[in-house]
Amino acid sequence: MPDSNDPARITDPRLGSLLISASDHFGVTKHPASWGSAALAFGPPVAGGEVGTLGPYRVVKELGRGAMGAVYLARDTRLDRDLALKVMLPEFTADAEAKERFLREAKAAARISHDNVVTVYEADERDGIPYIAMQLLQGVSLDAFLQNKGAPALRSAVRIAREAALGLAAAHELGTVHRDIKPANLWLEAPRGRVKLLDFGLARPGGADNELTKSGAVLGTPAFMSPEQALGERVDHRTDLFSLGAVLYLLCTRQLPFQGASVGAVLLALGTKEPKPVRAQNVNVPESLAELIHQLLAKDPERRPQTAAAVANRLQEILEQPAGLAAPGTAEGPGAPPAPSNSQVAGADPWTTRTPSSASQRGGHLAAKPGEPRLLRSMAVVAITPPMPPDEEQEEKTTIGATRTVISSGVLWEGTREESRKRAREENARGEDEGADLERPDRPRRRKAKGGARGKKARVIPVLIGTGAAVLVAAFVGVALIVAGGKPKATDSVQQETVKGFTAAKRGDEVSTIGSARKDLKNESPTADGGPIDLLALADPKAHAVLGEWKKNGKSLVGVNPTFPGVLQLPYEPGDEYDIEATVRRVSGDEYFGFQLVAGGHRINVAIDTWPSKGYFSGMGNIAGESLLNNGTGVKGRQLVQAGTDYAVACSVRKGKIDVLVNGTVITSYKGAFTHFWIHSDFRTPNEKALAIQIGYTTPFQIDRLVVTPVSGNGKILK
Ligand SMILES: Nc1ncnc2c1ncn2[C@@H]1O[C@H](COP(=O)(O)OP(=O)(O)OP(=O)(O)O)[C@@H](O)[C@H]1O
Repeated sequence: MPDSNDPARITDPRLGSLLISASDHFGVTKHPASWGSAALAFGPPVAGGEVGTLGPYRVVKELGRGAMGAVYLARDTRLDRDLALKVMLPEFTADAEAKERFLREAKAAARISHDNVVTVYEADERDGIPYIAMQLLQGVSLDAFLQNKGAPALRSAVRIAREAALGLAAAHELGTVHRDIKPANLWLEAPRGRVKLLDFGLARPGGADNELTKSGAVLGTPAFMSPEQALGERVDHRTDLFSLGAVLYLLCTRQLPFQGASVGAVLLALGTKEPKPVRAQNVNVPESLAELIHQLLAKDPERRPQTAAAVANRLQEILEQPAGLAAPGTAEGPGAPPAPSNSQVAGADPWTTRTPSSASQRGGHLAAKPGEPRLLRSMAVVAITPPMPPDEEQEEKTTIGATRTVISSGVLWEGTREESRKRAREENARGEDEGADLERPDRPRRRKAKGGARGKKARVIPVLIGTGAAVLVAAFVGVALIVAGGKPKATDSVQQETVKGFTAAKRGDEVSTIGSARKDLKNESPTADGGPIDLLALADPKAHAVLGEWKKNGKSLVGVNPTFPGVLQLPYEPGDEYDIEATVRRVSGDEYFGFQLVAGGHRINVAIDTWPSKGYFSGMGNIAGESLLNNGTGVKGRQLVQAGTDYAVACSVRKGKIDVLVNGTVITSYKGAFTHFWIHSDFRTPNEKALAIQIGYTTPFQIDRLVVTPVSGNGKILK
């Protein structure tokens, strides 16, 4: 029988056995003592005091360590610029799957170009060391800020969350899910504290598209993890929204939403309990904000706000509310709802609470109760100087007493309260330093490795999360179709036609086709190399699936348990000009839908996507390396692709022109050279000239019809 008080193995009958680094319990990674024993095989250093070299990089000094990697200050000798070099620790490089994932996800992150996401320059492997070269950031992580300065003002908290949501929106748009949103991965960039998201799923050993490793372990940070992630289920972008909700909850209440004296207890709370009302803990939080936080923390992803962009918009509205965010320490304006009568902090501003043990009194997760595991008992008391909000809004500065219980960052400290206080004093001194650095970027930033003082006493506790019954099923749909072909010309231009009253074809109706929708196409000289080709008849899931799970249902092609990305390469290479007609039906969900036509060899990419938050139903994908979904060339208007409904999607590819139609209406016309289209590397197929169907998201879908009609050129059926 496992000892439930033994933090090395916590078994909870409702969650099954758990395997998580308990040091990551609250978002702070520590290292097992054995780490570092396997030395990184860098080349010899260029100058004294440097660590070594890796290809063109001079590895100058270590900046910090995470679960799987060490981050170094490095100099790219080719471009003469400093950067942050994250290298995979030797302990993990033997695991080919972990290595591939490290690089694959880094490459996915590299595609994201957004103000609120750290820029990844390069991800590769040299001398057996997988590495990621990225923008060198000045500032501090939110985690470090919380430890050293305490929680920021409410306005700053909302601003931080909004910027994080904007960064997530950019990532999600490219199909990248972060999976580990927590204060340690929200960087506050000097001098103004602009948020930069770090670590886009970069450190996930094992596992493919869900959180399970080969051994069945779940990885993540329990205090900020979504229930579906904790259960090892497939996750989608909404897992990040849950985690963002947990961060926001923490910033607004100084409490973690799901608490427990052990990892198992936290996970149990995550699966079974609702977080305490935000406003019961901080009456200054406006109702609109509290409501949003609770929605983000909904256990069912369907009940959360559905997109990061929608979250960012709501946070923006909250920032703009005239009396929305009362300054900490001030009474709320007239009309503010009364504080719940059971609020233990009604009338008091928790940000200015001066009682060191106030969190404990409120039953916060840092409350030290007799009998709690020692590891978690004494991690609370930190002396703090007045914090400097990581924001330009100086009037929002919070005044905090000289001593306060820190309940935010979840640092796991072991030791007596006296030891904790001593540590707190050290942290405090350090915090003053870092806060100053945030203000003065010119000043060299002092960094500390996570394996340093803070990590010294921490232990890594293996806990197993079983693969037990799922309580939630995400339903996030997408379908994409990739088609190869096309010829370059000189100039590019995109025309858009606004589709009013776009409606789905009813089941059983004859769906519109290019022929019926476009008279001019009817008159084209038809097939230079044959009549319509039924691609579904040619499709063989066993032989043609590249990624994801596919099967035939009668004549139809079905994406079952689709993963992101899911790709099936069809045995057909189109010629120069052709028409494609498809009937597609999503099986569940009602938000996202994607249907992509891409010419691999010629890099043509035509996408039909609905992104409800952006309110467009777009016809074109990526041009000039930029997603047209972002630059307004798509068709406007909220268009949902409903489950159980047939949609007729068609595309005509002619020399210098592509038309995309849905249910007979032209969505986008593209005229140009096709030279700037590109395909996400995730979706590439072994034969880039062949047609391929791509699943953009993770919802079951069905394709009932897929026909190509060659018009000119040498299309060929592949064996
Ligand atoms: N781009 C960067 N610029 C400057 N410092 C960085 C950068 N990326 C990471 N660091 C520093 O390196 C430390 C380790 O980062 P890393 O991403 O490996 O771990 P983590 O995010 O703290 O933990 P984990 O990856 O286990 O979640 C960070 O805490 C931070 O101090």
